[in-house]
Amino acid sequence: MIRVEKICKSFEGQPVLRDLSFDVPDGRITALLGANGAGKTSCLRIVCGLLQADSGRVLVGDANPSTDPMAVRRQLGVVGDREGLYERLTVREYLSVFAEMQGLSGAALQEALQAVRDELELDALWNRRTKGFSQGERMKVSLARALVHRPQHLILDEPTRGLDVLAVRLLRKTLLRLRAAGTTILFSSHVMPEVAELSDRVLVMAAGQIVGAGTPGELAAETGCSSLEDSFVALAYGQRPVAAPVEGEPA
Ligand SMILES: Nc1ncnc2c1ncn2[C@@H]1O[C@H](COP(=O)(O)OP(=O)(O)OP(=O)(O)O)[C@@H](O)[C@H]1O
Repeated sequence: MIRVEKICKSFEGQPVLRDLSFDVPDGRITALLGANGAGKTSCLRIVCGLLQADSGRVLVGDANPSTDPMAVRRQLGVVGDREGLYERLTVREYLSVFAEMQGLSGAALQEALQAVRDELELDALWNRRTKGFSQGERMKVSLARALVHRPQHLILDEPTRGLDVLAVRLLRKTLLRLRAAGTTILFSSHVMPEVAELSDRVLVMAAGQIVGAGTPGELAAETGCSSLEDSFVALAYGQRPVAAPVEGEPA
């Protein structure tokens, strides 16, 4: 489980996260939605230990990223929005480096590499240097890196951005398989149909706070909307649905 408790964060005196609190349960896929600039990436970077909160507390399992970042890293995989692949390394070399950093060696390391190679269909890329990789290829390698040590928790920041249909399908299949294995998954996205299809639970952020939380169906019931997109707009922008005018009746 991931727990975010009363996180505050400001940049240059401007509050971005304001007493932000939520839980992400195990074995579920949770989506974090919000308008551009709502604070999703800042929140995810704090959970990963890449950014310090001004106040509040985060727990990833039983580890706190600000006091025990190494313990968090062992049980967390991250697919971020600013992916830096080491362009001189082949995919195999790159993933080996990360697996070794996670303490894997010998037969266990080879097994871990083979598992992500198969799972993410990396055969054709395996011995290529990552320089010049397409967006979809980079995502696959990033996801393989995030999963190579089989973390309990997985965080993805807009993972489908720029991906083609097959890459999205592969990602979806992988996330569903991880969920079935009990992994705790938190991802941010702007793609409503994808969120509606994949997520067990949706968190809607606006101005650095959670303004809605529940299943897509619960959010629809709460807002009186018929789609997740409309529920999101109602919650994030305060725009409630209006009844469509009936033909022949004055608007
Ligand atoms: N390092 C930084 N320095 C200054 N301001 C920052 C920094 N990081 C984020 N911000 C600001 O914090 C706010 C929230 O940014 P953040 O990237 O967390 O939003 P987001 O919800 O992920 O947005 P998007 O959907 O556009 O990716 C924005 O106004 C952004 O400009």
